[in-house]
Amino acid sequence: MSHIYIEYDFKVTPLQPGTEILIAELGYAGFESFVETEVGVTAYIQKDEWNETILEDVNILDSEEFKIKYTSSEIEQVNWNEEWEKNFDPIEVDGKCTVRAPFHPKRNFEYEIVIEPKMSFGTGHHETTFMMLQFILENDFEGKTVLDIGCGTAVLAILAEMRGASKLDAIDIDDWCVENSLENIQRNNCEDISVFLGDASLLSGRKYNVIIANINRNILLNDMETYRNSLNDGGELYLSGFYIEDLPTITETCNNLGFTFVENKEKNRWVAAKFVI
Ligand SMILES: C[S@@+](CC[C@H](N)C(=O)[O-])C[C@H]1O[C@@H](n2cnc3c(N)ncnc32)[C@H](O)[C@@H]1O
Repeated sequence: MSHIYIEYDFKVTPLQPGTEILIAELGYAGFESFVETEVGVTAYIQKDEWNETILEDVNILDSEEFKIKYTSSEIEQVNWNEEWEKNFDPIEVDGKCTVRAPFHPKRNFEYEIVIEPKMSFGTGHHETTFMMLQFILENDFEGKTVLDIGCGTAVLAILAEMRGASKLDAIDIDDWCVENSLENIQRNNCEDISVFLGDASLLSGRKYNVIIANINRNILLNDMETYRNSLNDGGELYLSGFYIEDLPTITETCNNLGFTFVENKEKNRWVAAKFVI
C-alpha cells in the first residue's frame, strides 16, 4: 500500500475558534491527521482518499467570519515523531493512564503506555482515542477476550491487556498500522495480542467478550452485523469515530441487531458509545 499523503497548510484568522471548526469539518471530509501550528493547522489526507472536490463541503472556507488561506503539496510520508516532538505533550487520562512517546521522560502512572506514533492514528490526542481509553479504564476487562478492530497504533488493545484482558486480536486494514502495532505491543511488553492485516471479513468463527472499534460511521454501520456475530452473549461493544449527529443512526442499527445502548461520551462533537448484547 502506498503512503503518499496530501498535506494542506492552513492559515486561520481569527485563530480560535476558526482552527477548531476547521479541524472538525476537515475530519468530516476525510482528513485523518492534524498538527496545530502557530497560525492554524496542517492537515493530512492519504492520496488514495483525496479528490479535487475534497474541500467543497468545508463550509468555514466560505464563511465571512474567518479568513483562511492555504497551500497544499504531495509528500511521501510524514516524519510523525518529529511533528509529535515539536507539537505534543504526553497525554493523561483521568489521572490513571498516560500515553507518551519514547523520547518523553518516564512518568509514574498506574498505566503507562509508550507509543511511537509514526503515521498511525492513535496517540490519545484525538478525542475518539481518548474517550475509548476512558471506557477501558472504567470497565472490567479482567480475563475477557477482546477484539480491537481498526487498531491504529494498538493503543486500545495495549491498555485492555494492561487492564487484565487475555487473548486479544488487533486488526487494521493498513499495513503501516499493523507494523506499528507490532512494534508498540513489544515496546509495552504485551504478550497476548495478535495483530492481523485486514478488515471485518477476517472475522468468521472466533467470538469475543468485548469488541472495540474506533473507525468511522460508514464502516461501523457496514460491519455492525459482523461485530454482533463475533460477540458472545453478554458481550460488550465500544464504538467511536463518529459525530454526535450520527449517534441515533448508530444506535438504531445496534438496536436492530439486538444490542442495548448503555452510555455515551462526547468531546468536541466526537462520540464514543457503549452497547451490550
Ligand atoms: C480512527 S483510527 C483509530 C485507531 C485506534 N484504534 C485509536 O483509537 O486511536 C481508525 C483506524 O481504522 C483503520 N481502518 C479503516 N478502515 C478499516 C476497516 N474497514 N477495517 C479495519 N480497520 C480499518 C484505519 O487504518 C485506522 O488505523
